[in-house]
Amino acid sequence: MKFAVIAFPGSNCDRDMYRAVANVLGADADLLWYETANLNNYDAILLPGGFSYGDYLRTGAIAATSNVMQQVKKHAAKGRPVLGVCNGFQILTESALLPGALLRNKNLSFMCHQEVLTVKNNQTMFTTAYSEGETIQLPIAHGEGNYYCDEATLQELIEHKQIVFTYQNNPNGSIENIAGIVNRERNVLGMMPHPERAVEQLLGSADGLRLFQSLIHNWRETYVANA
Ligand SMILES: NC(=O)CC[C@H](N)C(=O)O
Repeated sequence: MKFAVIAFPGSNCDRDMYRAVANVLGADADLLWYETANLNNYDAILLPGGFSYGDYLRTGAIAATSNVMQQVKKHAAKGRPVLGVCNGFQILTESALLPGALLRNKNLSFMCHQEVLTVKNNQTMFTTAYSEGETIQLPIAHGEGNYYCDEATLQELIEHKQIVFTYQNNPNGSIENIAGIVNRERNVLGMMPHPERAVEQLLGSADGLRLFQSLIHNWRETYVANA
């Protein structure tokens, strides 16, 4: 299974993401520059955090217009995994690969600390290594992580079990304490907390590791075991 980590101008978690996948998991991965990236030979696309285009206009809005996001949309349409973390999540909502939007945190401040999350849905390719209802700890680092969607969209998210992670102590004002959601097809996950910064105990938590392990395990089950 091969991972692509896409860096935009202003990304700053691309190396953390690459390191988590390549060095800690030992998976095959490349760090790609958005302008020259060709995603044809990759199985999973990882959109890392940061401040793409300086967060101008709206967070993620300018990156969402890039050519590489057209490739990401084609990849997603094939049912292949796409993970967006923090600014990656913002790019996914701006690209309409996920519903809703990320607004300024309710206290209008940038926040950077550990949060306790609940795993609400472990029946996705990203979360099978967790138990449903399990609490895990991951760091957040954002100024615009306040997830918002309209009431009809929220009912759809609930009905289709698209809410994957929630905050125990909602730090940013997100509706329904939402920290991460998947699309209806469950192959595109966006989340504000950073699993790539929680892949070994030295970093304060290793709870993020199982997200990447889930992905590799489920990929093998689908594409290798049955080949
Ligand atoms: N770490 C990040 O990805 C930061 C996300 C985003 N630019 C914000 O502050 O909301």
